[in-house]
Amino acid sequence: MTDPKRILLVEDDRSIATVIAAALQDEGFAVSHCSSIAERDAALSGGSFNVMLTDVRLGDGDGIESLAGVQDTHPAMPIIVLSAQNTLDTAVRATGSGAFEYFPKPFDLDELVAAVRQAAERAGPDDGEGALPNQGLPLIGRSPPMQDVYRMITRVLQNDLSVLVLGESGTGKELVAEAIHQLGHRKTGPFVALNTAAIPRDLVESELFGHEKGAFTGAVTRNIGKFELARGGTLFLDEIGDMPPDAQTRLLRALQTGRIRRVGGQEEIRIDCRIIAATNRDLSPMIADGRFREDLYYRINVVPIRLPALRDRREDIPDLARHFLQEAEAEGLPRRYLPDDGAERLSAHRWPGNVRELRNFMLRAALLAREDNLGASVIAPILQETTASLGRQDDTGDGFEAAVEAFLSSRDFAEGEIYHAALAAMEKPLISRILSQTHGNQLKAARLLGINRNTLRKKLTDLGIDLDRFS
Ligand SMILES: Nc1ncnc2c1ncn2[C@@H]1O[C@H](COP(=O)(O)OP(=O)(O)OP(=O)(O)O)[C@@H](O)[C@H]1O
Repeated sequence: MTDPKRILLVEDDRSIATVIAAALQDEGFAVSHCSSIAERDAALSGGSFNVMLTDVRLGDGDGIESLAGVQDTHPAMPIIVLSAQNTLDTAVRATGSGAFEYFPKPFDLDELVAAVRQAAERAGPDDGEGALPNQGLPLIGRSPPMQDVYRMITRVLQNDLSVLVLGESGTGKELVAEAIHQLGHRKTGPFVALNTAAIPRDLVESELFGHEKGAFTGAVTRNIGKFELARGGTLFLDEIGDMPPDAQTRLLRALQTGRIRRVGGQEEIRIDCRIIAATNRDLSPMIADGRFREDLYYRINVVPIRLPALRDRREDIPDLARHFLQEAEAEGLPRRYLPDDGAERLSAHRWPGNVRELRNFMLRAALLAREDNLGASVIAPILQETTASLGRQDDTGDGFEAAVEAFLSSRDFAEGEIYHAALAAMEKPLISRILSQTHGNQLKAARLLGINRNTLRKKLTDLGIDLDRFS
């Protein structure tokens, strides 16, 4: 097992501190507590921490105002701000000062713990200790599409070509970016991630490029941006498709000139990092209608790496599932085993949330199962319950099986009726769906469907489909 992640908790309310510390220790974190800015600074200079949690109002000063100094000396340590001043202003100040997350009090303890966990995962190497030894990044999967991914990864390790990682949510884009960093020639530098979708749109530029004190309302201190934090290492721009237009323009200029300026600043700063971007969106239609800059697309998409959806590499599911059971055990959950029939049951599932969904499911199954062997009969009900709670059908194939079951149990059928009734039940939503895609254009719809235009027209009448709905 790896050493526990270290958390510095700066909170002067004893009872709150006790509750938070207990919850974090339960999760396997090592927590150090202090209750003033002076104690905090002493702790930071004497030890290293993966994440800092801080209150705003402390006896000897303002927890936010003094954050800039902390960030200068501990750039890789995410900071989470807790505040009883539940105002927009505090939120703006907290995020404007570079905090990773902001929690107004009273906060949900589970959410806070989840944020700390996320921050600890994202944190760079421990402060003050230089780079951690490479822990080995397990990218699990031996399927042909993953072999292609590995091949692409090896091609970019010794250069700084811009990489664009594409794939549905949860397919492992961030993990691939981390792997490129940890295995590549910039591995001794930091790995810095920015998720464009996770921060307010008007803060994207200052997060990326930093800002000078007073650059905008709420910029109470100077903020060092991700480009500067990533110096010598890798900058991972997640959900690049969500980047607002102004930030796109500024990013393009930075990549073209190799230089940045902090928001509100004059000084030109040379960029020294590899860029890896990722998106789960299809950027082509966004380029076509002007939401994403084509010139930026070509800049970042020098080497595209496409991650397959999990359902397109089902042969990897057993290995992944067993890997996550080991991970669960390392996190203190009971030891569980996955026999072949359990693995088959998992492999039949569609996993729309991809590897992330499988991982969450395995942790959940490890926790909930009443026996150590997770055979099909153990997996099936947990799978059903989980998908039901997500409001989905447990669709094992392409969705039709579940629809067929639902249809058959919808009413009693007369003998000889089922086949035609089922096809008719499916025709209406299918044709409607395609018409909606073509905005009511029948010629296009008929072509897409592969049926004659007159046949389509007859079906519209027979099925009672109103064309006006689609135009
Ligand atoms: N090949 C893999 N082997 C082991 N774990 C994986 C693999 N792919 C993904 N994971 C795990 O699945 C989870 C989701 O992966 P990750 O965050 O990299 O996905 P993502 O594509 O970046 O998702 P999003 O688009 O939602 O940001 C993580 O816990 C990651 O460690």
